[in-house]
Amino acid sequence: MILKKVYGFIPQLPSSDCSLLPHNHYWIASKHIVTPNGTISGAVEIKQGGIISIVAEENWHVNPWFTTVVNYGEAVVMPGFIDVHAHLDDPGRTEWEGFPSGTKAAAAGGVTTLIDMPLNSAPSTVSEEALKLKVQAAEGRVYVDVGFWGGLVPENAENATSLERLLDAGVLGLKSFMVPSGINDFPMTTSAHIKEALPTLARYKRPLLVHAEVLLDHDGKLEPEDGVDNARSYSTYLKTRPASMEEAAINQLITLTKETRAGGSAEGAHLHIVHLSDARTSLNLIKEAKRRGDSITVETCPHYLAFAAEDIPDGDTRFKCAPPIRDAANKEKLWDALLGGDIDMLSSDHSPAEPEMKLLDEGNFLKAWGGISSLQFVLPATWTYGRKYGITFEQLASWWSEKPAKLAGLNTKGAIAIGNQADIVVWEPDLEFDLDNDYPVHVKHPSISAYMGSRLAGKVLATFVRGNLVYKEGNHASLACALPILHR
Ligand SMILES: NC(=O)N[C@H]1NC(=O)NC1=O
Ligand SMILES: [Zn+2]
Ligand SMILES: [Zn+2]
Repeated sequence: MILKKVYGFIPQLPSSDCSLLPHNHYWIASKHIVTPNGTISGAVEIKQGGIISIVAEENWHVNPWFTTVVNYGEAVVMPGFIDVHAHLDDPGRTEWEGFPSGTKAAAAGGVTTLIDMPLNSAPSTVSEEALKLKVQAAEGRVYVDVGFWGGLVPENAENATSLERLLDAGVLGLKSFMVPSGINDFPMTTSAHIKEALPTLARYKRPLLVHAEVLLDHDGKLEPEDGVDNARSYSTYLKTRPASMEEAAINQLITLTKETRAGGSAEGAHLHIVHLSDARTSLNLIKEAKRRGDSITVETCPHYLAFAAEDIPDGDTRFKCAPPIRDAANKEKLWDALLGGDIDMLSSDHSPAEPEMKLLDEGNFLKAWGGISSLQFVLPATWTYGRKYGITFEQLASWWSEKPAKLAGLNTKGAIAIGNQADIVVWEPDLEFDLDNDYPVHVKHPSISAYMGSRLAGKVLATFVRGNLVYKEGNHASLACALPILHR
């Protein structure tokens, strides 16, 4: 448990509503501090929101009378998680999620930075004007830092000036869909649109994230004929989105990524495949492209690593997402790929909706909203399901902090390192808890989270954003003082 000692002989600052720890110069001590150079026993010195020194225990000699120390004992001190794939739906669909609720859930889950997806809010973030609305909505309302992906849609793909304006306005990169997105003002792009946009992204050196599924039958139907199959069965839904849809999309994409190599027309651009579910042919295609030297990375999400299609109860639409959760053997292959480095990073794809849209009573997998609500549970979920594979704290930091920071171009985040912002999560790996109705939930719609009802290990004790203690054992700072992040 947490051994908290705060020596306070220096005059304390007046209590700040931004932080549950009213100091701007202090040390965090622990037996397990995860740094890029390995896990050490020692202390991290934080001043004015930044990390100014990291000292191993044997070299740490501070005068306790003049120093503020928060000692977390055996608990793990890690870089805060960076979730590069979350739908916060603000402005415009705040009844689904929102900046205050989503960033509180993030803080409770050890996430210190979110990159917000350009769709599910209204308007979608596809123009400079829409980005301005996003930033306005985020100001003074976020408990963790929030950056923004812009949307690549046919309209701006065909109009380099409007794409440049969106990039100039500060999105960290772009995101597009190769299938209908489910959101009317976010139409899908073809590989021809993507090809057209890549040279612009190359000039800006920013990534394109792609939802990689394509329609296979040319009449554009994703769903089987009504009544042909039982819509309450997950296997029916699975048949509507076979792995071949991911494979076909990725096949198209890796033709384009050839141009990201040195001397290519898109040298400097980077392609990132979001939420890979198919660990078979699709994954092999990505591996092959990486081997050739293409600039390409891939993420998967905890729900693909935690659940298997055959275990999803009939009618339990909390598990509906796209691409779908596949069979248990596929899940094992995803773990192999993650552990072997072929999958680069993890993200939540947190995509809640109003509970009615999940049609939990009817349990119709074909009609329910596709999206998993998970933001607050990504740390314990990754740890709980990963422990049996022997995952390490360093791997967690790589998948959830270092690689995501690199993708989003966040140079001063993603590692406990001198000069970085003090974005830190403190958590207890052996502490287990039941996600039942007594659990103090911070998600907006707990009834639709696929994790409710499970027992998880790995409890978040404290979350620091830029040195502010924004979450501590169920409590949040009273003011939302984290920041919108724009590309500079
Ligand atoms: N619009 C939206 O959030 N879609 C997401 N949901 C999901 O399950 N996959 C997605 O791409
Ligand atoms: Zn998607
Ligand atoms: Zn998504």
